[in-house]
Amino acid sequence: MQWTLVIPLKPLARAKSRLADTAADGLRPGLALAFAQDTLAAALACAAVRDVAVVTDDALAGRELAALGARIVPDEPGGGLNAALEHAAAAVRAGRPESAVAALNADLPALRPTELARVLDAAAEFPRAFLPDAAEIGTTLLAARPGRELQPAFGPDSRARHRASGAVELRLGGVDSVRQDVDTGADLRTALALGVGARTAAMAARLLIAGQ
Ligand SMILES: Nc1nc2c(ncn2[C@@H]2O[C@H](COP(=O)(O)OP(=O)(O)OP(=O)(O)O)[C@@H](O)[C@H]2O)c(=O)[nH]1
Ligand SMILES: C=C(OP(=O)(O)O)C(=O)O
Repeated sequence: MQWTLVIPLKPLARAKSRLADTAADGLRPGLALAFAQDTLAAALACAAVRDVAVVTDDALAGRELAALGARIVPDEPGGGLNAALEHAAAAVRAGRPESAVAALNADLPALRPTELARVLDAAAEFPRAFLPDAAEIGTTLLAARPGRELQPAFGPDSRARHRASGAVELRLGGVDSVRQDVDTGADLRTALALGVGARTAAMAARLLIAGQ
């Protein structure tokens, strides 16, 4: 099965606030963009991915991510993450109603295409499925096969909320790169140890030079 991914990205100036201790205000928007670029580049290189839509109102991120090959969907609802994902999934299915759709976080800078393919292949076995984040509290991917609505419930405790919504929790080994979201400085160090994409590596070097 080939998937259309939907990646949400809030305005860069407000993104990654929990990294304030790790990256100063002047560098944090660039770091958030680098995460999204590396996530997108790996997603587009994945054999199970047909195409990627990024839902964002950030003009710079929209330009940069479109240049890598994403379709940009404006965040018209302006009602937060889940409203943005529902809107983007509807926009995808307005064009191709039989699309398999999966929401993927924008903060997976260590993402590896082969690991993402394993997760999407496993998700294809169920009407709706999700992958818990490395902390086992949140969610990094939520998938809906053709004919099923995404029903996103991202946010605090989204693992429990996705489970309660009837989505099947995927318990796969060897997919650390798909689970390693970066919310804190400790997460960033773990992602760097896994191996991040080129843009995040360059930004991490700038953080070091800046003494952060
Ligand atoms: N389009 C869109 N994306 C959003 C919105 N809120 C959050 N996101 C994205 O959804 C993902 C998870 O969001 P959050 O954890 O709330 O925010 P974050 O920027 O990752 O981190 P914090 O600021 O530290 O909470 C990130 O990829 C965000 O950019 C929204 O209102 N619209
Ligand atoms: C919004 C989520 O991600 P984060 O870890 O970035 O808060 C989530 O896990 O549902």
